[in-house]
Amino acid sequence: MLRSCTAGLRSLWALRGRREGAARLSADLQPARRLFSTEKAVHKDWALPNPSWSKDLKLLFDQFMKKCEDGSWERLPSCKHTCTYKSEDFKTYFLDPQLVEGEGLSQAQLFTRGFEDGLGFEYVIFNNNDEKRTVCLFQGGPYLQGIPGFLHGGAIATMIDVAFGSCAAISGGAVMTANLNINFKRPVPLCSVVVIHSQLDKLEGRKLFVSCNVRSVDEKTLYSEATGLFIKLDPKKSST
Ligand SMILES: CCCCCCCCCCCC(=O)SCCNC(=O)CCNC(=O)[C@H](O)C(C)(C)COP(=O)(O)OP(=O)(O)OC[C@H]1O[C@@H](n2cnc3c(N)ncnc32)[C@H](O)[C@@H]1OP(=O)(O)O
Repeated sequence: MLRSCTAGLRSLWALRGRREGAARLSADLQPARRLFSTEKAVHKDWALPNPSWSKDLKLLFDQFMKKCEDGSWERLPSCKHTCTYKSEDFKTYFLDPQLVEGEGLSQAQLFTRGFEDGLGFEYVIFNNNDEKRTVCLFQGGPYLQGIPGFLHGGAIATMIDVAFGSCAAISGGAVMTANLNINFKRPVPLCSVVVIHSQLDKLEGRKLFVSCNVRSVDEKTLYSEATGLFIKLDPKKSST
């Protein structure tokens, strides 16, 4: 597996130059635009296949895109740089956009999208609004190694947080993670694909309780289980 990772790396570096090519603007941003849309110019959508995606990831992606056809599922687009969220709640809570764009923070980008294609987090999230659940297809690249040959636990936690965040945001709008509990049951092989099934279990005032499991593509291996608490931001409060 490590050998195939190295070979993959070589081809990934070869692909680097192509990366900033024409933006893969999706024709199917769908209703998720409500939460994730941008007011600024054009943001590339990273939740789409690129040449680093394995056969497993592409296959699963295609299966879920099929499920999107009847509208029961939607693919959530994902941008790398600051999205201008439509929710007014974000504006009261987060830093002044002028500060964010100022010196030092001008390079800010979403943690999970800060790697070259295939080296870090490759993922796409699908949402089923009626069932209040999401499915995240995740391929963890070679820069996410912990124990040799396996994904770092922090990388798994990060991906779970993102999957949870999306699941909670669909119902809660502007949310933040208050609590994450993860049971790591089996190590995840580096460069493999896992499926994170998240669901909203309970909504209690501003509190959104979510849970997930992380499984292999064939569903035979349960890698992790987690629960999370997300809090819908109070527009009357600020973060400082
Ligand atoms: C579209 C985007 C897509 C996004 C797609 C990408 C997703 C990226 C996901 C990354 C997400 C992050 O990294 S977020 C970054 C990591 N998280 C943080 O930095 C959060 C830091 N914490 C905070 O800022 C704050 O504590 C908040 C916002 C979480 C909550 O503060 P608050 O708004 O003042 O709320 P507060 O009154 O304290 O609490 C409200 C209720 O929740 C309960 N509560 C609060 N915290 C906890 C807790 N840890 N455990 C149990 N219960 C808690 C309180 O008891 C209360 O219950 P009751 O009295 O009402 O019963």
